[in-house]
Amino acid sequence: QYGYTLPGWNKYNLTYRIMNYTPDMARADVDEAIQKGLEVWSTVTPLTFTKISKGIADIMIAFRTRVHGQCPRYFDGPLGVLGHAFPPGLGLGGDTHFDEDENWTKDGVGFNLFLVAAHEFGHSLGLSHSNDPTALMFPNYVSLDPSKYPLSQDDISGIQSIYG
Ligand SMILES: O=C1CC=C(NS(=O)(=O)c2ccc(-c3ccccc3)cc2)CC1=O
Ligand SMILES: [Ca+2]
Ligand SMILES: [Zn+2]
Repeated sequence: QYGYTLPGWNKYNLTYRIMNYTPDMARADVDEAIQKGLEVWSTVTPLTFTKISKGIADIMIAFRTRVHGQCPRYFDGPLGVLGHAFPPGLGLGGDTHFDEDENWTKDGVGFNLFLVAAHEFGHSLGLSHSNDPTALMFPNYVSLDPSKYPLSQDDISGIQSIYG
């Protein structure tokens, strides 16, 4: 269940922009992992996501390390925290950062970017952590089979309580 759901976006059509790419993966694989990570949520809500390549998007996505830019949260080198995302809102709201010190992959080795992205985008849309161990919003990384549908009923009821 959810402690409390943050207020969601006040619009359904959101934009996203990938600011930089990890050298661990092919660009096309990063684009696909991000797009699929967003699709996980758009399939169960009226939300739509449009990729833009310049200007300010609602969800600005970047690979960063340690202390980075104006971000109030830092990364910790390899392992530990893999990414962070900010709840809906202006400016930093919705933005998602991935720790570049991790080994990002599209398969089971290292950390699966699609799975971590889907989890972080849950935060970008207003979800907090779930204590359901089968939930995508569970606080600990579980290497789910990325081909299997990663959302649990808990995730679906959580997101639909915001964007029903
Ligand atoms: O707000 C926070 C604070 C700490 C986090 N830890 S993490 O980056 O190591 C992380 C943990 C679990 C996941 C995850 C959980 C379930 C399925 C897939 C990924 C993703 C990232 C993740 C996060 O979103
Ligand atoms: Ca880390
Ligand atoms: Zn950050």
